[in-house]
Amino acid sequence: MSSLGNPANIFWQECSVGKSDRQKLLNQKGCVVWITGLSGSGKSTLACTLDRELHSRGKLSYILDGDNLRHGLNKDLSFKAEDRVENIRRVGEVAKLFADAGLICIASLISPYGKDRDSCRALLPNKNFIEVYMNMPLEVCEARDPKGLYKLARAGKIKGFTGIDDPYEPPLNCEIEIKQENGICPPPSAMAGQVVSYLNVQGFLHE
Ligand SMILES: Nc1ncnc2c1ncn2[C@@H]1O[C@H](COP(=O)(O)OS(=O)(=O)O)[C@@H](OP(=O)(O)O)[C@H]1O
Ligand SMILES: Nc1ncnc2c1ncn2[C@@H]1O[C@H](COP(=O)(O)OP(=O)(O)O)[C@@H](O)[C@H]1O
Repeated sequence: MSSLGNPANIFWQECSVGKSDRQKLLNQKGCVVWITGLSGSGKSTLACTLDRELHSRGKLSYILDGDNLRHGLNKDLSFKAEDRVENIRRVGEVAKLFADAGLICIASLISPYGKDRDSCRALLPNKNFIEVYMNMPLEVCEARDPKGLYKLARAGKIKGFTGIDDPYEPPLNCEIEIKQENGICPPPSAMAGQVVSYLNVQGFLHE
């Protein structure tokens, strides 16, 4: 017998305080800013700078960082393909809850497969999933290598490392692309500024 509950016996529980009430309270609109890219592409840097910028504007945001979640919620998951799929599925569901709470949820994960990112997008109302592609060349990420992981992957000491011997599928339909201009990466403040401008124009920074 399945250990899952019978869906016919599980009911949706409605409460009187809804998303729009929470958004009024916060004077913002809940959404998910999903940052995807190679290790070392600047995902966490953008997430933290954006979080700080939104905070300084009186907006409530919260970061879901792949590395950090793998210390808790996702500590049972490896980097093999099916575990990466499950990792993204769980974080997509959590991000949806944060957006429903009225927050600007900043998810920062490699999220290498387009199909999984699209599944997370499909969990949210239209336009409330903002995909940000850190389009940094592998050579740049590898030269940065702040954790020394590329070095280990090149030495064969880490198997299945994204960009080296594991795939990364670039987004085809992202809302925002962060890339080098004339071979120079924009500074963190400019990367965050690009996202803040988008959120502002799309009306997420007020109720
Ligand atoms: N094999 C392999 N491939 C890629 N990355 C690896 C691997 N092993 C460990 N790490 C470290 O794990 C961080 C990525 O975790 P994510 O949860 O974002 O990955 S994924 O979305 O499930 O692909 C990633 O963090 P970032 O550098 O911040 O991207 C790495 O530090
Ligand atoms: N815009 C940037 N310009 C220069 N260096 C950057 C920039 N963004 C990130 N870095 C540096 O690149 C390295 C990797 O950034 P990080 O945010 O940890 O990437 P990721 O989370 O994608 O692994 C860090 O040493 C960080 O200081």
